[in-house]
Amino acid sequence: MTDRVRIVEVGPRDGLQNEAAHLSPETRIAFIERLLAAGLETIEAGSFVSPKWVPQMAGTDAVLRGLGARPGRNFPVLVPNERGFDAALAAGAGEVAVFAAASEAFSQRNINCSIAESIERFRPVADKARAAGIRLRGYVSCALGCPYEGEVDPARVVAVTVALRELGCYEIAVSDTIGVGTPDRAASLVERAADAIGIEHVAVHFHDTYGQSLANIYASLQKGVRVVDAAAGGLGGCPYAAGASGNVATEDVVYMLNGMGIETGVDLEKLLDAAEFVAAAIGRNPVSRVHRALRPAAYA
Ligand SMILES: CC(C)(COP(=O)([O-])OP(=O)([O-])OC[C@H]1O[C@@H](n2cnc3c(N)ncnc32)[C@H](O)[C@@H]1OP(=O)([O-])[O-])[C@@H](O)C(=O)NCCC(=O)NCCSC(=O)C[C@@](C)(O)CC(=O)[O-]
Repeated sequence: MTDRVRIVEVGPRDGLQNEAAHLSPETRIAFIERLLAAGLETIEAGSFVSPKWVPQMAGTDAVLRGLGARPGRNFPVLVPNERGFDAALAAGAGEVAVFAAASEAFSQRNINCSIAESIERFRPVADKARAAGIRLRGYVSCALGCPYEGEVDPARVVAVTVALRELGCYEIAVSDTIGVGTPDRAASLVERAADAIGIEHVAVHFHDTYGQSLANIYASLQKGVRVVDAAAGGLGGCPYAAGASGNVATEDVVYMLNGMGIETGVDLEKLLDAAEFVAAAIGRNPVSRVHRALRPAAYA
């Protein structure tokens, strides 16, 4: 194994989009500042989607404007269509992410169109991003299972991954939206995605619904993955996937990688501070074994 993993912190977007508490742009900025202080370089700052669909992400323009440009730091934002891209560009985004599903039913519930239609919607986004020099990332959700369709054919996941790569995504996060995956399946999927687009373009994105995330990440690392999505404090879930729990907690990932001698550039103590800050803002403790172990007083 090489000795460095890039963590993509998705707490301010994937995490907060599914919390009952709606945090103000100011609080979201304060959370992101703490994540920056912990050393995280890539922090997904929000999304430009319909506020009727996901009200938690309203004000992402204010978040981006409040953060401004920071050398060496990336604040990607999710965009579902051209309108979202235009708003992201106007707010100063330097990177956007498009998101397609590997399951038709999930695509309909999540973005109200078929998988093929979503790829067509992303085409002008990709064209505009290229013209504006904006980096484009991609997600394939339901990669290891769908809340509506159950099992998802890996060939379908690979096909969507390839379509996103062909659109110009520099990296595609193979995403277990409902956290049903187990290590052998995760590793096999990563291998198939890597065969299709190259391992350097594959990231992994696990939700911890069944407690499998760390094992899945470990298995993916063994297949050569070096980009891992995670959310401080194990925030979130997915509004269109009932029962989906939060992303794997960033502090749990950092602890595991530290123990493996793999560099992340993240200061664990400062990361715990960030997780505590956002957990207090939403009114609960972080969902993280490492937080519980290292800061037991919070649970006394
Ligand atoms: C895609 C749409 C907009 C289609 O929604 P629609 O209803 O089919 O489209 P529409 O064009 O008829 O627009 C509906 C309303 O949204 C407005 N609208 C249209 N576009 C935008 C925009 N960009 N920003 C702000 N507003 C927008 C539009 O103006 C209109 O407003 P109204 O006339 O009703 O007042 C809607 O379905 C939507 O916003 N969906 C977002 C859902 C979402 O964010 N889901 C969570 C993402 S998480 C995920 O996918 C998984 C991932 C990535 O995390 C990986 C994993 O964990 O597995």
